[in-house]
Parts: sequence; C-alpha cells; structure tokens
Amino acid sequence: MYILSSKQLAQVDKATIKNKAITSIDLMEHAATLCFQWLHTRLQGQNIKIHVFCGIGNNGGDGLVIARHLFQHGYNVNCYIVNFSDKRTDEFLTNYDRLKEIGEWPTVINNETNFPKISFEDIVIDAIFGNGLSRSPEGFTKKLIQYINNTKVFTLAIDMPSGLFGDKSVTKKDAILKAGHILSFQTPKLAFLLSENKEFVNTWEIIDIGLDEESINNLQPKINFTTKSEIIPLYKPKDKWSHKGTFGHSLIIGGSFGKIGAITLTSKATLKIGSGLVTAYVPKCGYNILQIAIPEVMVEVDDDKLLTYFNFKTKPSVIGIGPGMGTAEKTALGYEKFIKENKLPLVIDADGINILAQNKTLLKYLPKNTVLTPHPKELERLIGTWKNDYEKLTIAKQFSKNYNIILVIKGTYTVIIDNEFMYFNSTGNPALATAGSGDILTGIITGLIAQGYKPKYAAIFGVYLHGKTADIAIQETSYETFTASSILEYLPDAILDLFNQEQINEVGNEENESTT
Ligand SMILES: NC(=O)C1=CN([C@@H]2O[C@H](COP(=O)(O)OP(=O)(O)OC[C@H]3O[C@@H](n4cnc5c(N)ncnc54)[C@H](OP(=O)(O)O)[C@@H]3O)[C@@H](O)[C@H]2O)[C@@H](O)CC1
Ligand SMILES: [K+]
Repeated sequence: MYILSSKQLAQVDKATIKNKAITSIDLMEHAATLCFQWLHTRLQGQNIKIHVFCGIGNNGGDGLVIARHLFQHGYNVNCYIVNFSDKRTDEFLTNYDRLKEIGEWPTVINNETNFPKISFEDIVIDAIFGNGLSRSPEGFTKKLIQYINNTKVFTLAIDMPSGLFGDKSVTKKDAILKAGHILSFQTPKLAFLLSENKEFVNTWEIIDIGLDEESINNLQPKINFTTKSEIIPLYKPKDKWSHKGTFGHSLIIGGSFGKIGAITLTSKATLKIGSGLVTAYVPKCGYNILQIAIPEVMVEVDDDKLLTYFNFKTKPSVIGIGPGMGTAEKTALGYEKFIKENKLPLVIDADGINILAQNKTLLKYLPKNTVLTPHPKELERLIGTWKNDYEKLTIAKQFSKNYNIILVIKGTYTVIIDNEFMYFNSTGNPALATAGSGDILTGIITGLIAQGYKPKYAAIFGVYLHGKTADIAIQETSYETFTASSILEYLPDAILDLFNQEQINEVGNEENESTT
C-alpha cells in the first residue's frame, strides 16, 4: 500500500472527482458514512454521549456528516463548530445545511467560554483539522485541543489527529490531539509510523474510500507500507527439479567468546528460512557449540576467542556478518581487510556495522546492494544525529544513495530504505524486543538472498516474516515468554499465512497498533 503526502492526497482527491465522475460532496458523504458505520457497528445504539467537533474545512464537513447519521440513528450527540476561521468550504456548508434540515443546530465555539463539559465516559470525534492543516493551531483552537486531551476521554480522529501534519514534523507538540484511534482515509500517513508521534497516534486503520487507483499509481509514490498483498508476489515458489545447490550457500561470520549464541541464532535462522547450505565461520571456542547446536550447519574456525584472520575456505553465494563479533582491535583489522577484498553479496549487522561506523572509509568497498540492519543506536553511529524522525529518514536516504546500499532501520515500524524508496513494515509487536531478535533477522535476510531473492526484496520479505511470527505467536503465548528462538518456531506459520486467502481480503482494513 502506498503512503501519500498531504499534497499527493489532495491531488488524488481531485483526480478521483474528475475521473470517477463523482462529486466532492458525494465523496465526502461516502467517506464519512463509512466512519459512521464503523462507530455504529461498535456502539450498537448505546446511550453514550458523543461530542463531534467540526472544523470549517472538509474535515469538519466529514464531522457534520457523521453527526447527522448519528442523530438519525438516535444517538446522544452534541455537535460543535470550531469557528477558527470564516473560510468555510462548500462541502462544509452543504453539510451544515443538511444537519439543520433534520432540525439539529450545532453549537458554535468561538472562545474558551463555549467549551462543553466532557466526561471521561463520553466519546469525542475529532473532525477539526485533517489534511488541510497549514500551521499549528493557535488561540482557542489550541486550548480546545488541550482541553480535550486533559479529559482523557476516548477520541476517534477522522483522517488525522488535529494538529498533526501527515508528512512533516511538528515543533509545537502542545497543540496536537491525542487520538485514541484514527480512521484514516485511503492510505496511512507517514506521521503514524514515526515514534516522535507516539503520544498522538495510538491505533489506526485505513478506510478505503475508493480514491482513483490509477491516479495514485500515476504519482509513482516512493513510500510504501508493506502488507500481505505486497508481500505475496515476492514469494518464490519452489521448482520441483531444484536441489540444495539451487538454494544457495550462506556463510555466516561472527561470534566471540561469550557471544557464540548470537551467531548460532543467525546460522539457525539462515538454515530455517531455506538456504540450501549454511557454513558458520566462528572463533575456535564456538566450534563444538555450533556443531552440537545445529548439525545441519558446517563450521570453519578462526582464532581461539576472537575473529582475527577471516581466511575461510568456503565459497558461498552470500555472506551474513557481524552478530556477536565484537569490535576488538584485531577483529576490526581483520574485518577491514575482509571488507576491502570481498566481492560477494553482504548482509551486515551489529558489530559489523559498528566497525564500519568507526572507519567510514570502508563504506566505499561495500558491494552494491549490501544490506545493513542497524538498530537506532547503530544507525546514529553510522549516519550521525538527527533533529527529528523526518530528518533521520532524509539523511538515511542520502546515505543509501551515496553508498548504493540498502538500510534496514529496525524499530516499531522497521523501514527498508533503498535510495529514494522507503518500505515501512506492517507486522511485528513488542514481543520482538528481545535478545537475539536482530541476529535472527540477519539470518533470515541472508538465507533469502541465498535462494535468489534480490537483496532489497529479501530485506522487505524477511522483515515482514520476522514480524509476522510475533503477531501469530502472541495469539497463543505472551509477550514476556516470546524469545528469539520463538521467531524460528513460528517461522513456518508466518510463511504458511501468506497462502491463507481469508486474511488477504482484510488487508487495507487492518488495525495497526503503534507499540512504542
Ligand atoms: N473531496 C475531498 O477532498 C475529500 C476530503 N475529505 C476530508 O477533507 C479533509 C481535508 O479538507 P481541507 O483541505 O478542507 O482541510 P481541513 O483540514 O479540513 O481544514 C483546512 C482549513 O483549516 C485552515 N487551517 C489550516 N491550519 C490552520 C490553523 N492552524 N489554524 C487555523 N486555520 C487553519 C485552512 O485555511 P488556511 O490554511 O488557508 O488558512 C482551511 O480553511 C481531509 O482530511 C478529509 O477529512 C474527505 O471527506 C474525503 C473527500
Ligand atoms: K481530525
């Protein structure tokens, strides 16, 4: 699913009205009716007080439509116009009239004295600002947002939490509505996926309002939200004539005394995802451990307790390197020599990234499309600091472009960056924040490359499956007891789930929980 900027969304709105021969007012009626139905299905006519706050633009227009349907279905509704400007849109005015026609006159809020009493048990519908927000709210509108936030009432934001920009950072964070849930139109907004907005974005879901797909595709959006429907076409079915050589040979390099577990997990994951052959290259102290832990994996050894020489004999098709490796001086020296001489596809994690960050001149030796999988701290060491999440993404894109590499930035919504393109992952939950989780991911991506997946798609697919294991597991287990080994245990379910037709239809209407 694409993620569109506010500007792109406004363009697609216009194109839809033109190409689908639908009027703007009908499009609004359709979109807002879907929001009403969402609420009606859940409330089933319960007598809960619902406060609908409407701005004077088209987001406010949506609010008026929702309020009308609520009134007509006998709900206990109070509707307000937040009168921050006299620039009412036509669609707002039409729906204002339609509400009056059914005998309901909204209360106009012009200043603080007009704020209504809101109880904790009530529901607030936020239709103050949407896609047309042009600056941070000020004056009584800002005060109203703060007033609503202070009540701690459940808030349902229409399209976006008021005061939040869809695609740029907000410096004044005290004028943004804290949404309990967001019903957002057509595409996720970039703002929902960034941790700097975690206070304002709890759960969200996408309401498909039928905007013109062709117009969306014509924009060739560069930001994606990868759900099951984007992942399925990536899957490479197995050819019945294949043999283990067809699925590649992965070499997994890493480990040090006390951290052989990390490289064991990576090797296991590489094997489990289907790499035809796997060899681990570890310090001697890891030899017995690996041979006993994973009989299917071959082992080559380096120095006693630390990797030093990097002189393996294996001729792999791809190398995954870094987990548990450490950054000791002799390891760093050997690694630097390896990086300068290596021509094979690489997946680099953990200390492999840290050593590159210490000596950035090495970056130019990385083969095109090398995959780097930093967590936020490793990323900072690699690309420097950032002022906000948007700047982080801009710097990361430039970095990916400069060195022709693929970045997998791990987080609540892990993002894969390839030059100007960004792919935000839709799966995963806090269960994955556990020791060894990253080591497993490195193995999964390496093993997919071994099987012929292009590095970018191996990263996108691997991150999706990694997250999906936790989503499936959590229905049967607890967050607490989920460990890195559980990822491997649930990997078969994550793959099989791709072929589960029932859930495919749900894509586009999935609830997404922000989990930071
Ligand atoms: N057919 C369609 O297009 C559909 C659209 N849909 C809905 O439309 C929404 C977008 O509507 P919209 O473009 O009218 O923008 P919206 O956010 O309602 O308000 C903009 C107004 O606020 C003003 N303003 C901005 N910031 C301000 C500030 N800080 N303080 C004070 N004023 C401020 C701004 O004025 P200006 O910036 O020019 O000063 C303008 O007057 C979208 O989110 C979705 O809900 C759906 O119904 C589907 C069909
Ligand atoms: K809103």
